[in-house]
Order: sequence, then C-alpha cells, then structure tokens
Amino acid sequence: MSRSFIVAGAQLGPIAKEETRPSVVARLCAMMREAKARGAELVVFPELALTTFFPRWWPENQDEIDRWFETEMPGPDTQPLFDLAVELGIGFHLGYAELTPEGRHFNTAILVGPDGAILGKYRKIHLPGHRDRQDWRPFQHLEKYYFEKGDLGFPAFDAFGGKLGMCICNDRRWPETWRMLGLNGAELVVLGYNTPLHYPPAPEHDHLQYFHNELSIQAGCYQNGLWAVAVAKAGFEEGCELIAGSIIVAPTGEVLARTQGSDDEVITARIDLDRCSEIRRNVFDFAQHREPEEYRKIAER
Ligand SMILES: CSCC[C@@H](NC(N)=O)C(=O)O
Repeated sequence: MSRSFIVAGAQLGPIAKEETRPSVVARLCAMMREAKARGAELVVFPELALTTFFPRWWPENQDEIDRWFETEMPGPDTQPLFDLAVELGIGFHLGYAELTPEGRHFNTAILVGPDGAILGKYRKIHLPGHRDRQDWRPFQHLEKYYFEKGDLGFPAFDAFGGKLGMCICNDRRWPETWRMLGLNGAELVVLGYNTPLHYPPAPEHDHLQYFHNELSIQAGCYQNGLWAVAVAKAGFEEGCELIAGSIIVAPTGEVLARTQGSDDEVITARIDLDRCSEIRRNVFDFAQHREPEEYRKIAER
C-alpha cells in the first residue's frame, strides 16, 4: 500500500441528549460518504462520537451511566457504519464509551480497516475532571467517575501502509502521550476531543482554549516527527459550548487543514508517511540524540 494517501477528519456538531444512536450513525455515514468522495482512505471521528458528552451530568443510578455505553462493537446500531466502510472501501477511527463483559467502563477508540476489521483499540489514559459531584460548576466533568483509566498503553498498529497510534482528548495535552506513541513507532496519530470552551477552575484561560489545542497537537507532531488528525465534537451541546478547530498536522508541526465552523464538517489532506523522516532523521533522531538516563523522573510518581 502506498504510504501517501488522503485522510479525512469528520468533525461532529452537537449531539442532543435524546438524539438516538441510529440518528448519530446516519450523520457519521453521511460524512464517511463525503470523505470517500474526496478521495480519503481513512476518516477520523471524534471522542465519544455516538452520544452527547454525558460526563457533564451527575448520574442518579447505574442505569443512567450504562445507557451511554456500548456492550458490543459493532452492535446493531453501529453495524451500518462498518457495512458502509466495507462498501466504500474506507477505514475509520471511532471514539465511544465501552462497557466490557466484566462490567468495566472505558473511554475507548478503535481503528477499523477498509474491510471492516478492527485493527486496534485504545482506552483513554489521562482522564480529566473530577470524581465527586461539584455543584458549584455550571456543568460537571466526571470522566474520573464514569471511566476507569485505560489499560492498553499507547500502542502503534500496522495499518494503512504504516504505523498508526491513537489517543483521546485530554491525552493530547501530555507530552508523555506523544513521546510514548513516537517511541512505539507511530507515524500517524488519530484522536478525537470534546473540549468545553469554559474551564470552570480557571476561567481566565477560556480565551486560550483553541491556542492550547493547536499548541499541544503541533508540538506533539513536531517533537516526535509524526502526522496527526485531531477531530472535535463541537458547538453548543446541551448548554455547553465545545470548541471546534479540528486539524490535520504534518510532522513539521504545520497545520494543513482546519475546520471552518462548529457543525458536522469534513476536512481532508494528503499525507505522506515517509515525511516523518524529515524530522526523525534530523533534530529528533531518537537514537542519536535522546538522553533517557536523564529522564528517569518522568516515569516516577
Ligand atoms: C476538564 S479538562 C478539559 C477538557 C478535556 N476534555 C476531555 N474530553 O478530555 C480536554 O482536555 O480537552
């Protein structure tokens, strides 16, 4: 397979609390068709792409938690997405809430090939927010309550002629995420996010949300010599404004495509995985220039 191909980011506008899974999957399918029409071989959907961003609410009972989670992937509601991918011959990345047969809850993403096979799975490691109900906030951010920390590390998978890695939303802010993916050989990192514009503990930083999003992703790409497709769930969702600004970023840190609005929107760019070496054979040649014995504190509590 060629290492130069077109990728798409499929940004989602808001998903209402009562919007059904079939309705959301129809929106994803429409964007998958558009991505394919624009020549894409891979389309990237956001974090928790099947539902509203439910960690903003304190649940009253277990049923109110489990209603947001998928117990099978694909399941009856998501099978049409897999079927369309096979029909069109396009791969995809999808974020969703996973409930395992053992009753464990994860914030999960998968990478699916153009034959509909699941090529890789990632479970979010950096869970932001809080565990307890905090009524002073205009909305909750209860990821630490709803989810367990991911247990799959930061793997890179053989896919699309190269090595692909995944992370999810808050993970993108941590240099350790990108470095682990880089060390594991990732050449393209795909990720989705749900980022409220308003950050209640430090509202003086609200105006920097778009800047911090791009800063983190561009730095991750440049410092590890890899590509990224980073895709938002955006817009006013149940009274909470989520940032948009989905981007495709080159190993040089340059932004090649960016969404214009805050609704369902597809962006595309041609990427060439061989361009990772522009950075990895030069300033970030890990074998030549890394000094890991000086970094031990990074892996300590
Ligand atoms: C409350 S922390 C900020 C919000 C966080 N959102 C997610 N979904 O991880 C993020 O890092 O974008």
